[in-house]
Amino acid sequence: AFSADEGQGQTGEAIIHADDHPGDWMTYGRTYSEQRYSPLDQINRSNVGNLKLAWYLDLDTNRGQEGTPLVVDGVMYATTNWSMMKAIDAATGKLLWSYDPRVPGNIADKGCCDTVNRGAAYWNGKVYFGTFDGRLIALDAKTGKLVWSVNTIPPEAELGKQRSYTVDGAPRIAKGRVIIGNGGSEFGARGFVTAFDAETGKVDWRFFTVPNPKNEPDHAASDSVLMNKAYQTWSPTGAWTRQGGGGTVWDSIVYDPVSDLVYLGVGNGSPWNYKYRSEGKGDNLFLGSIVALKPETGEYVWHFQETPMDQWDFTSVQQIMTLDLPINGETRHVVVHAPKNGFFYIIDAKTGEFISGKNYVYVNWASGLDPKTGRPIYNPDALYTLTGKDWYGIPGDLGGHNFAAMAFSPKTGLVYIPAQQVPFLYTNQKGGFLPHPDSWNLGLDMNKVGIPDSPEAKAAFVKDLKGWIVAWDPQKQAEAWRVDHKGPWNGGILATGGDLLFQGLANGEFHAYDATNGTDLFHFAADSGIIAPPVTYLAKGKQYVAVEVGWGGIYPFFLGGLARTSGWTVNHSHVIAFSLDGKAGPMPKQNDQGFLPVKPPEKFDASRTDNGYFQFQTYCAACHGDNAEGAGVLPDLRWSGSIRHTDAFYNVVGRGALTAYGMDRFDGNMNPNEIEDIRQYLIKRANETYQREVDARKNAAGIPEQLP
Ligand SMILES: O=C(O)c1cc(C(=O)O)c2c(n1)C(=O)C(=O)c1cc(C(=O)O)[nH]c1-2
Ligand SMILES: [Ca+2]
Repeated sequence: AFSADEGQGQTGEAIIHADDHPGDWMTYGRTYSEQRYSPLDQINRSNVGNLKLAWYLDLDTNRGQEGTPLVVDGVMYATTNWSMMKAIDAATGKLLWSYDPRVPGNIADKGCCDTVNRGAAYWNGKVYFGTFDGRLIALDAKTGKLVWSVNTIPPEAELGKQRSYTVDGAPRIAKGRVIIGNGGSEFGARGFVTAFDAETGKVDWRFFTVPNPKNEPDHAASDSVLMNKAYQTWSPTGAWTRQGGGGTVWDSIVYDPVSDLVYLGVGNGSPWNYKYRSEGKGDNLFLGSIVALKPETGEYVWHFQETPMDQWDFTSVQQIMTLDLPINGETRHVVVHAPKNGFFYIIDAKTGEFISGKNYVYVNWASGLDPKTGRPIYNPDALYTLTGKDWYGIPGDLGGHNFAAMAFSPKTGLVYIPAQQVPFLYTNQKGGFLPHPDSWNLGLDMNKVGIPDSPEAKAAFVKDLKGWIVAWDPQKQAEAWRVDHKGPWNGGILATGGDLLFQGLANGEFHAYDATNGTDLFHFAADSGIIAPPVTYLAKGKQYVAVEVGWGGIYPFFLGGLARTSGWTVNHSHVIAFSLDGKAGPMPKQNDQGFLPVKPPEKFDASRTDNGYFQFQTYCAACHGDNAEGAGVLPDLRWSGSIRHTDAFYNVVGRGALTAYGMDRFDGNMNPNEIEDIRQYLIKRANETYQREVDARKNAAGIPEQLP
């Protein structure tokens, strides 16, 4: 018999009764409902203006930090980039122990979006977290000693030929089962989640989110629903049968003890191009869906597909929240969801019945949802893989809301969504689908995924970049008010019993707002862009608010120079914590200028730069930035010493001289000539942009706030 069959277990009961010990933050969204609301109110609207830095802890990685720290009995468990875990005295910031699973550096380019980690799970004296190279690790919470470690990617499974799997989401635990998914749909992956026994690490069940390409059993919990229901929604010979189809569950997995179901947020199609993926046929279940399973067996219960025929990277992995909501005079237990596609959904938590949906951001791909079924009413032009024409989509691939967590306050009845607008130009790959190993394989024209380096094109795009908080009234399905930010890609939100919202911003400021009207009540300069969600807890009876600081994730990586419009910051990663009587501030001054322009070699071979651009956009841009313009996290290659000599450049790009730092070798993907083409392109870009980058820094701070 399975060891966890005794109901919820002691930790499960403690999470269910989280409000009996509000000083803890025991699971990712604090409660199983993932409302990210804490009843703590020592810090409130009248005193938050006096909030002060209580402590800070510098991290040993300077890349994007997306983690939600847990706090159990005064100990904070924070996961960081490169899948490292820190146990911290939550009152003082003193490091108690740390654990580095030594993720190999060459794994960084197997994932789309920075080697981030979103957090840990706690159960019965152990802490659990995933690693970017696909492991799930259990540590003793007291000592940090390894209890067990498993590879979550089954070598024998039918997973598509790219098999690009990375784990960066936080595990969740339901009834003694640790459930974890993975990412990889931009490369070629077949999504699945696995439930492991929390005590032993033994596999209990596995659920695949898209069919087996031959419609054969995987000997998994998903077999019957995939073979009987999902397979029929795919073309039998589309590119999905070779690439995996996608549907990775890279962020939200939620256990709801009220309905006793586990909800999976399922991701986008692989390849993105629906015409190539499924020959333009079928809805492609369970892409872009919420799928509900039984926690004990992984057995399918219901699904609701938010984006049939996905071709926009419209993942439905975004945070799943449950609420008790008055609807037409009766209180219903519902799932609320603000996925990338821009609609706010209310779904019955027990049955999956669609109740209502309304766009929470501007959308141009659909005119609305069918009021009965919730199916999008498509703008025919948005179906670019069927029309064969380019499509300027809003939301774009980064969504109206991405991984940054939303929050709900039962006191105001509002859901606070970190919303954004980042358009994307979708252009079909010419001549059919052509995948490359270890590269993004979208079925799109990689020469067109960026923004042309012309003042007009940039100005038009930047005008459309927006970031804000939407205070959403779920009963009215309408916006109540908003707080505008400088640009997209801000942190997650925490709501508290002190009628406060806390949020860190892309420009490096940490803010407190009035939860009733959005008035800005407090801000603190935290040194680097913040993309993580804050938490609050008690230590020795005193309330703290803490957040991980560290600019990164896909937005600055890929948008590169254009991401500066959210506010220029360089990555200096820390965990920071505030209290009303904190004495640790201000923080020591750091270099906030980043990689400075260096006069490039004057000559380059113009006959090679077009191919250099194509190779760069295919293999390099997702980390080093569109048009080779950096955003303050990874090296800005225009100013890199290694572009000055063919051999030096080949040493890094071809032979992996910097593998330990996360720069994989690419001699398996490109021949030396193609790598040299990239170098020629970089020298061209350095020459084109050197003077304007120097000019952009002619200000008191010496930082490039203006566009490159
Ligand atoms: O399809 C996938 O498998 C997948 C994985 C991930 C990931 O693992 O982080 C992201 C995405 N997609 C994605 O579409 C996306 O916008 C995204 C942003 C981020 C991030 O951490 O900044 N990850 C991911
Ligand atoms: Ca994706």
